[in-house]
Amino acid sequence: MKEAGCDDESTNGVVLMVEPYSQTEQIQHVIYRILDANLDRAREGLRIIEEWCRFGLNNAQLTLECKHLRQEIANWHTAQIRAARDTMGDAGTGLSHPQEEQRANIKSLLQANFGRVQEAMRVLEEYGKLTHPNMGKAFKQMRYRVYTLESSLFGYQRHQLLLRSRLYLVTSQSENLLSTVEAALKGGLTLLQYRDKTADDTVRLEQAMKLRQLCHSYGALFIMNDRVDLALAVDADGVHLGQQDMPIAIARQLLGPQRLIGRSTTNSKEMQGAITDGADYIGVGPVYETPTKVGKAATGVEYVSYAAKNSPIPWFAIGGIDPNNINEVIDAGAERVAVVRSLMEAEQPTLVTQYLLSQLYRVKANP
Ligand SMILES: Cc1ncc(COP(=O)(O)OP(=O)(O)O)c(N)n1
Ligand SMILES: Cc1ncsc1CCOP(=O)(O)O
Ligand SMILES: [Mg+2]
Repeated sequence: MKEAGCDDESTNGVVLMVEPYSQTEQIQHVIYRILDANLDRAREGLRIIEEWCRFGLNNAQLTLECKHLRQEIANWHTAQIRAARDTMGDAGTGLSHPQEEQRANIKSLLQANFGRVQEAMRVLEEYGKLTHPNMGKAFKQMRYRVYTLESSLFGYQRHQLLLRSRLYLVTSQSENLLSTVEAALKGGLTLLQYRDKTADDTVRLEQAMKLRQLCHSYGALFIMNDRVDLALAVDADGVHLGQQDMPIAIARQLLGPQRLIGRSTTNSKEMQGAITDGADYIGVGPVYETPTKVGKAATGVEYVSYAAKNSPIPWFAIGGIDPNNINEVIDAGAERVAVVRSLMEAEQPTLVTQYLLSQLYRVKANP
């Protein structure tokens, strides 16, 4: 605030009462303080996200987008706005929410910072409109770029984790569903599909929600069998669709580009269809006959060899695979396998997971 006082130089010693700031000037000052705080907040949040894109994901494109956004924000941070800063007089300094004190994992850290950036940009959009004719529009556009960045980053992370996953556990009904899955996660599992063909939707929703939380707490992917609606409802990482399930094109429209879609295949034609339709991965099998999928003819290891030579996308051999025959499947060219009974019915799922992974890690994954 300007203080009432005298100005000897300009008034030749005549004492003048100087008017305090007008109400308009006071409001302008407050707006500048709001802009200053939120310009800082948006840049800081983006910097935190940028570090993960650069050092965690090694992704030049995402890193560059963060940098461009930061630079654009900096251009709006004029000397006039900075001059309004009054840290000592800011009643909000030092206030923090208990949730800010702890982050469970990288995902929650990133989510919190995306939220922070988006919130700050919304504030800049609204208060900016009062200051500069283009500021509101500029921050609205930037906010949408941040939404796109968020979805690309999480989508990229999902695909990377899919590529790293060698073992895929598909669940069956079990009284010990959660403890069995957790035991497998402890053994190094990074990909889970919740498959229950008969339970009510209320049960499926409840179980899926719990499994998704469990998987994410171990940094693993969670996929829903058959049902796109349930996948969306529980914020799953994707869905697995068979030849009789929803077409991939429709599922893609509903799920967007960043969630994973898997497709079952039993022959070269189905494989080609899945690739053309944009599946992220395919199931290859049943390699052997299995009571888990009664009446479905086995493809034999020949189809595994075919997939090894012809699939440009990640694929999982499935059907009757266990610790005794996994090396036969690996010898036919499999680098990734999916199992139901081998883990769901194991006495020690952690040990079996570790054993299956140890065999799969003997071969190089491609792609
Ligand atoms: C990884 C994987 N591969 C194949 C299947 C089988 O899917 P589908 O043919 O739709 O049969 P159901 O599992 O729905 O009975 C799968 N689930 N996962
Ligand atoms: C769901 C599915 N799709 C092809 S085979 C199969 C079941 C595999 O189960 P298991 O590993 O117990 O043989
Ligand atoms: Mg199905």
